[in-house]
Amino acid sequence: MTDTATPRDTAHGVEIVLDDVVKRYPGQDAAAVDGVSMTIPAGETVVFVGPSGCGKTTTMRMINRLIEPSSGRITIGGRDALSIDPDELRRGIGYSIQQAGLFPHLTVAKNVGTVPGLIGWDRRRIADRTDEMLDLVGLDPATYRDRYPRQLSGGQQQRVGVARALAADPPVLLMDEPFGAVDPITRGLLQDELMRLQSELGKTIVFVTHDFNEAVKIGDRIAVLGSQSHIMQYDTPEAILANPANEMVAGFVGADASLKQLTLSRVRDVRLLDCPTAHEDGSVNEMRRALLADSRQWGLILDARDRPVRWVSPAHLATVDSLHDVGNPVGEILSVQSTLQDALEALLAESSASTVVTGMRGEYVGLITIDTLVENLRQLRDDHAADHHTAPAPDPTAATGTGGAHRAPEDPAR
Ligand SMILES: Nc1ncnc2c1ncn2[C@@H]1O[C@H](COP(=O)(O)OP(=O)(O)OP(=O)(O)O)[C@@H](O)[C@H]1O
Repeated sequence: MTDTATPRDTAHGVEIVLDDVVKRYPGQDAAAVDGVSMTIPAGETVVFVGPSGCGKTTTMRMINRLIEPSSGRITIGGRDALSIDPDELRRGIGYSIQQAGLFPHLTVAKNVGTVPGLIGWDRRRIADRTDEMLDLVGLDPATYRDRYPRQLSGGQQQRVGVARALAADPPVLLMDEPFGAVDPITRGLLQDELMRLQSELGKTIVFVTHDFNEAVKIGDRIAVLGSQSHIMQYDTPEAILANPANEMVAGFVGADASLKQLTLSRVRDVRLLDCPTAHEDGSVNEMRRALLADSRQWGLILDARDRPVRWVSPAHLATVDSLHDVGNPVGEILSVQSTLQDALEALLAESSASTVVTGMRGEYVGLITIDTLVENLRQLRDDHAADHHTAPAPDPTAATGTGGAHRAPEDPAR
């Protein structure tokens, strides 16, 4: 790595191999981990899920030797982890845990700069890297670098935890329930952030969670672990949802497997609807005409930066001569990055048939409707039915993510 390491000039992930790894805690009859063997491909996010006490954390911590294996072999990027000095090993592996595990008496900057400091970077380089990492996880360095952890929200602490884990640009990141202690909305945002980061950084990430939805959302592969870390199934989320290997995995997947498939698709993958739009200083008459010509008769007022601010109908425009301050405020907004599961929750929360979607800068890009979600689920089901019946190659014109027939949304501003 160079002095000018940036997120785009980064150490890529390396393969991790566990070969018949066993952990026996002193005084315990049964092994906590009983001979786990698996290959974690370079640059992928692999999620361990399984019931409490099944050995997820023990398995993960043996990779950076916070827990020493009793027997077996672990290689990281082809190097035998057991032959590397444990301190050196740990400095090369990012580690992020629930409630962030920040040092309470150190500032955010000092927390993020811990490992670079330990490996001897000079002050200037550490300061630059700290700011770069804070920026990367969505925290303004000038605002946050001198704060203490207690002066941050839970979600902000988790972001600092991720920034700290990434600071020395390790090829491997271990994350033990990193978002377990934050509210569901913040958790969803942090998951989105992690996925965005990972698409830029391409690290090898091992992630432990209790939450199967989280595993489906962020995992390239999921290892469903049973007692003593026995691997029940190790496959892509799509394959596990479509075809659980046994009763236990089916129990984890749950009866709502097809709804969980909504977590696999993103709003950007489906066809969005459009509606009439006008800027606040636009013409009332033109907007009225556009609404009357549109089957839904609802449109959006955008601000100067194209961000949606209010819904309007012809009734709103009957007696006004300006588009400023007219209409109903836009409620839930989805981003193109949101999953279809997020979309379903937003649609249900709004009790409306369509929700506004914005792009990376918050600009209006379209509407998503309940029908889009129903169509997506139908398509996934058809695809999996085809997979199971050794059917001929699927019709390329029937690709998922094309939306489908849409009925006009009902009152979207309700
Ligand atoms: N230091 C220890 N000494 C003795 N037994 C331990 C120790 N740490 C964990 N165990 C036991 O090993 C087993 C696996 O624990 P581990 O924490 O790895 O499970 P887990 O799947 O991560 O659990 P959870 O989801 O509840 O965090 C459990 O039965 C636990 O009681």
